[in-house]
Amino acid sequence: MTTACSPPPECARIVHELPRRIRFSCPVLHNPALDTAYLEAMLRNIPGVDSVRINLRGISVVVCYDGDPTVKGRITALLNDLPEELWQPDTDRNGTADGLNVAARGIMTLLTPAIPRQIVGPLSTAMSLPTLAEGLETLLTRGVKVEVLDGAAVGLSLLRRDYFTANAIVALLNLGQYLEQLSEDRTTDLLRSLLRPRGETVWAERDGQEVSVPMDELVIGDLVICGPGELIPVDGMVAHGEASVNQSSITGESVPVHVSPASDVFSGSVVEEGRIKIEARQVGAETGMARISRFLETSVRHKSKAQKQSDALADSLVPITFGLGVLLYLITRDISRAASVLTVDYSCAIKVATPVAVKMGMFTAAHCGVLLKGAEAMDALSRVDTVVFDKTGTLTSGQLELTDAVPFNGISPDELLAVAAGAEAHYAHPVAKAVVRAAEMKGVELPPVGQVDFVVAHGVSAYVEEKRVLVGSHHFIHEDEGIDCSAADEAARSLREAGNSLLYVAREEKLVGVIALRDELRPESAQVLRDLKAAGIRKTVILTGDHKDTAEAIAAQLDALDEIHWELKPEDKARIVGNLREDGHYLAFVGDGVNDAPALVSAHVGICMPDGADLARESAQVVLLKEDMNTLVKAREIAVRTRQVIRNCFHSAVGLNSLILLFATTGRFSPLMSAILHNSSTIGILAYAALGAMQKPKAGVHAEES
Ligand SMILES: Nc1ncnc2c1ncn2[C@@H]1O[C@H](COP(=O)(O)OP(=O)(O)OP(=O)(O)O)[C@@H](O)[C@H]1O
Ligand SMILES: [Zn+2]
Repeated sequence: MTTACSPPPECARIVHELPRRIRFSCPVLHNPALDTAYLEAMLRNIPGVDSVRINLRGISVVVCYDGDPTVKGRITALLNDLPEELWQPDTDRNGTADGLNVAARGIMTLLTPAIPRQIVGPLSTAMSLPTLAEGLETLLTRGVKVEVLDGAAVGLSLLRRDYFTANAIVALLNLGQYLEQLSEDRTTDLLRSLLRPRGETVWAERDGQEVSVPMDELVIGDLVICGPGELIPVDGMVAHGEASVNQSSITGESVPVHVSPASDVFSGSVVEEGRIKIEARQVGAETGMARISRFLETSVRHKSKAQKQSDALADSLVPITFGLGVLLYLITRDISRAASVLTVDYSCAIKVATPVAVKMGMFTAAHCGVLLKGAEAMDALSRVDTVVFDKTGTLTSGQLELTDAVPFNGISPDELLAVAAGAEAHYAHPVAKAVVRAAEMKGVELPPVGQVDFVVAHGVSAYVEEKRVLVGSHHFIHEDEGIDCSAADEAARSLREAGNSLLYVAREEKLVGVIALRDELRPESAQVLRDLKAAGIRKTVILTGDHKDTAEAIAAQLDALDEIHWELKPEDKARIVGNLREDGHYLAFVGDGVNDAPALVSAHVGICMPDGADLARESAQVVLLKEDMNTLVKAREIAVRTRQVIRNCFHSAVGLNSLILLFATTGRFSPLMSAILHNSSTIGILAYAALGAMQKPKAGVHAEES
């Protein structure tokens, strides 16, 4: 499958180059079997690459990167030796419903009355064959399903030499399929490109040392280390340790499972408690690709519960319609009346309209800056009545600024900063990044550091210049480590009341300083909470690992906030989410995957911030694509409206078809009339599904207030 469409050896040529930007000419882009969205994702995944644009018409690829020649080398190497997985094995899916085919059938139908009698019979029969064959095959393999009705209606029309009706039914069926496929293809492409993985590092043990390794440099057999609150980045087997693991993003089951050596674990699940070393079985692009396709499969293909129910109802109506047709024939011996009845079925509109509405809703949401992963996510988001936020990085910007560094026990402010930043270097927590950034801005040199231990939701301990240094929360330093922090109490209170988060720094078991960091609320946050309330959310909650005073300072600025819980560890956050679920709330959790992954996957709907950890982006059902909380309100609005559209489609399908069925049964509609009314109502419903769900929310989301 791949050798046939493999590219010629030299496929990319540099046509234009600036220090940080290269344009390649890539004739291979002409090949429709090449998955360009995935190629783009792979290019973006090369560390050092800033942006990638693939131009299919100009068959060129423009890559902006950091100017590093080794990066350029990797880009060129990738383009000149495209990996096998970029080639799609099968581009023309079942081919029954391409646009040309649909148009040809439409024209054929319209021309039917004008075609000479001798030709029209065989021609129509030939064109109906696929529908007849499918009907027969379905009847034999799966029983009385829609395809059987379609086949019978077409077959009876042919028997009655009513070729126009036969052709019309086939053409309309094709049009429906075509519209459905169109929406599916568009969404799948879109999701693929939005879900592309970005570079991320994980902790692995190599030669007995814990090192931070870029995801794409992991090799099979590497020991990957995962602690509480962390997402598991690979598929593999537990080699050491025990843990309780939340697999709800994969299995949907939110009760954590206990794993011990030799248990299998899957990427995208989360460690709730305990620490494990995992022997990687699938790594790099394999896992990335596998994860993307798993997502696409589970989220786009999988139907939501509501959808399955309406499908089942539609299916159960088929034998009834079929039986009615047969019965009618037996009683009246009127084959035309039987044919009229058989042309009507409930399931086309019901089954086709829902996925079309869902996909169009997803498409619209993506254009508003939100990725909704599939029908289930959409359905769940529309039902949410409680929204729980992790504080840092969601309602606040997460870009912490250092405001004060108060030294104690005779060290200088710069030394305090140097010690803290040294210990925090290489940690991805927003607190750590802020301290390191502040040190860099002040030009403070970072001292050498040995043996760093991160204590999730507490802080770090490290050896800085051979001395043991602790940086973290008051709880960590004072209560867990037993270091007296009362000297800082007074300063701490006033700093916290001003809304700062505090870090305590201790060296050799003595407090050496307090660092105050300020995280601003996003400008839109207060309004977003009000908008959510206006959009039917009953309860808004904030969970934070931060101190009570800081939490209260934040809460004071949010009038539409109902609850705030502070000083929480990742498993506490998951527990609160679990309790709210048990109390009957239907809830969304908004977080960034840093110390909140268990809660994120425990909620009915996990919503991830754009900068969230890659794995959080993958296990969340909803990903915000912009640093703007208003997108959350829009997504909710789209989800609610899509559900409404689906409900309307369902009701109109049932209502209209029942009416047609009534007229057909009583002999008032000819088969042609029934076919036209049934199929045009189906297409009408489909169009409504697509257009209704495609509407963007009102530009000003604040319009409904006041
Ligand atoms: N790398 C770190 N260095 C120092 N202190 C830390 C570090 N990580 C966590 N802490 C301390 O532990 C507390 C809780 O951390 P956690 O990550 O759970 O919450 P957070 O991210 O600050 O806030 P939120 O829960 O709102 O996102 C922090 O407020 C901080 O005091
Ligand atoms: Zn503790």
